[in-house]
Amino acid sequence: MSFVAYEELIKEGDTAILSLGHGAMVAVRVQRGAQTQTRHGVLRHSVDLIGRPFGSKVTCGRGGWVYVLHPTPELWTLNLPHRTQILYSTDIALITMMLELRPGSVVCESAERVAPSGERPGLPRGAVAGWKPSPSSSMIRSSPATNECTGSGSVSHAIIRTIAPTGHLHTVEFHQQRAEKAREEFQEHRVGRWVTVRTQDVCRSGFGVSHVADAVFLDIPSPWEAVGHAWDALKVEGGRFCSFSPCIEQVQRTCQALAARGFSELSTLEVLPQVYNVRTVSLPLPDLGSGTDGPASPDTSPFRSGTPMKEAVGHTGYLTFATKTPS
Ligand SMILES: C[S@@+](CC[C@H](N)C(=O)[O-])C[C@H]1O[C@@H](n2cnc3c(N)ncnc32)[C@H](O)[C@@H]1O
Repeated sequence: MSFVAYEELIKEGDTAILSLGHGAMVAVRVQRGAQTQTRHGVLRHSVDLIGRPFGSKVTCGRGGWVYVLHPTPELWTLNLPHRTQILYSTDIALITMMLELRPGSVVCESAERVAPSGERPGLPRGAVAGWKPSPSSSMIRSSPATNECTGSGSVSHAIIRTIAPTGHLHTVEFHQQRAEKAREEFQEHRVGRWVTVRTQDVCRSGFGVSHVADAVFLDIPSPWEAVGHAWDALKVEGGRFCSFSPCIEQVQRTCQALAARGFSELSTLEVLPQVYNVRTVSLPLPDLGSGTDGPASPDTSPFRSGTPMKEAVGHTGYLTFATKTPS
């Protein structure tokens, strides 16, 4: 199993996503001899997971069943054990597109984030209306041997999947412990060869590379302080820049720094998706006054309709994009 390539059979050491029913999922690390307690009963990794194809429907101890899914960056984003300040797929999709990422791209990112164990989850950023954080993490208890996957790297996994097999991600995280956990997690997910994690302050020391990047992505509190380093990391022939900030004051300072450094095509976007429920509804037919004396038409007619969900997603953050053009 790798986050960038599909493999058919589940092996020891793989990360698997257990789908427990509507909206309930959990990530587990597959280990011989380990067990995972689910609301449907116990799942024995040696018997129920190892050697079976991803996608299998597996019966648990109490007779209920789960689907065992191959991990993807999107599923990982939804199943991080400690959900904290991470980006979700809606914003990540726009970032990937607007940065023009593709296989072979070289990307600099700050920062990969791995939540320290015990950290309380924060407000999800970029979570789509209609999607609720999986309640499964509180319902599932893995035996110590299963070693629940910790950390996040929500954006990093999506970037790596997009730029593989010939691209590279340089990610900077100034917190020593988090950077170490990020390295471990990338190895566990078998994407380590596409990413270099550096432990340094991006605002002081930059990304540790010069003139190699096609794109730079920042998700830090003071992105304006890293704009000069982003310019230096981007290729001489140019590239794309993106910064995520929750507050408009951060955006203003970043835009000023971008313009001062010579970036062009500045634009700031916010994604506010509207989710629709598709259901059958009955509405009274309008009386168009046909003027005939024939039988009256029925006053309702059921049809399929999309109705917006009552709760729409709120503000997550602003995505500021810019271009470095060759001088
Ligand atoms: C909001 S999180 C990034 C989340 C990540 N984009 C994701 O979706 O998983 C911000 C991270 O940036 C790190 N950080 C903040 N300022 C930094 C700096 N100047 N240099 C390096 N890392 C920094 C913090 O330690 C934190 O882990």
